[in-house]
Amino acid sequence: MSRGRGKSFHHVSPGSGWKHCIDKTPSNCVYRAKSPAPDVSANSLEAGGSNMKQPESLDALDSVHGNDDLHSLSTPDSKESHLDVNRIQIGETPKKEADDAASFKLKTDFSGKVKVADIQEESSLPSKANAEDQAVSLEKGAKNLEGIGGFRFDICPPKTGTPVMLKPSLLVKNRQKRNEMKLSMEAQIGSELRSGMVLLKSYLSLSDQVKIVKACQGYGLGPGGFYQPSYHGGGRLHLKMMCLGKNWDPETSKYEDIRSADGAKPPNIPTEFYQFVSKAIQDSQVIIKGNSKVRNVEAELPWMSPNICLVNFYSTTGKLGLHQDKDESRESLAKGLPVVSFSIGDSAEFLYGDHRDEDQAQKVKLESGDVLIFGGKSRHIFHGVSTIFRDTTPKTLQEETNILPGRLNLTFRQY
Ligand SMILES: O=C(O)CCC(=O)C(=O)O
Ligand SMILES: [Fe+2]
Repeated sequence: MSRGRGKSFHHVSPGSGWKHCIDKTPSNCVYRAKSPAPDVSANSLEAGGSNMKQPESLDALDSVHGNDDLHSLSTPDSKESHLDVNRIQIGETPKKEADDAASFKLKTDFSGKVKVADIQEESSLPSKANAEDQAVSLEKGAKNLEGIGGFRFDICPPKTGTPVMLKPSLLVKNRQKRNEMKLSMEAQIGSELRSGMVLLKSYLSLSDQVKIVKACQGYGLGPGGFYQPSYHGGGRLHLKMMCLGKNWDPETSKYEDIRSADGAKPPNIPTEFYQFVSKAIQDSQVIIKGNSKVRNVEAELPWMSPNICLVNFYSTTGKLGLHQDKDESRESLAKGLPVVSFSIGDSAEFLYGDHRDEDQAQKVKLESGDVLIFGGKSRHIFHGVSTIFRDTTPKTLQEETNILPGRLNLTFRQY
């Protein structure tokens, strides 16, 4: 089976004329949360950003956060508590999950990382421009250090140089932050785009986005980290990739426990990521149930417990051709177990439809913090990313992580 992500990526070009645009929020199902998602993950992934040790850290994670932890999140009890349609509120976390989150420590140490400076020149440009330059030099670096051995890709390079641009005043910065907070509180809206496909706008809080970025930075620099993937036949994907849980090999379109290219074991999916995913599925099920007269919400959007996460980083010129995600197990596909996708950083134009045809595809803008879920009847949709919109990363996220221009995307699946 082939995911076929390479087959059409040349066809997907920014600006090509789509016939059906749904850039606006669809009105067939709109749901507003009563309150923003609480920050359930304090002291956990954050700790990963500041206190990492490799490689013990990843080993420690393996032993501490094995499957048992994960199963505990999908027990009927915890699942039931989320499925209570009377409690229509996005963002509540069962006590057990909150306890799990509190006990979780990502013991990884960034200090051992290979510095991007190894493959780039120092620059005294402002940090933003610096990051743009770096994205280019990393592309060049990829040519020299191509493949897996020796290639390191830092999505949040250290800030270098003295900014020459005037920094915004504290007043302006605070206003920006307030607006972002207001936006993320107001914009928590869930929409059912089609049967089995739900878009949760601004679902991940900015602080959770920061934690996810920092965790991905750490994993990305460690064993099994980001690399430049190619398809069978040599075409390169227009993005950097790494996998958590299991490795997906674009050359064979198969999953493997060890990345065959370099023998690296993909890092485990951190417990907090599971919590975000399970909450997103539960909230989506509530939306579906509340919106239509669906009796069996499980049939429309089944539950799943992910053991795979593909992490993509798109530069501002990155894209991904229309494809289906169909390399998961036959059982998983037959049941329509959903793919859960997190978008962080610059916004993207996401295409989807029933055919591998961009002219017929619908499009939706995915912004930082959005979560998109497609399962059930939508599990086999063709989908892809046509455009990354520059300079759309939330300011606070950029300031707190120094994430490169571009977009981080995590897709969770159950094999
Ligand atoms: O970046 C996205 O939004 C989609 C990624 C995707 O489709 C994939 O990794 O299979
Ligand atoms: Fe996909």
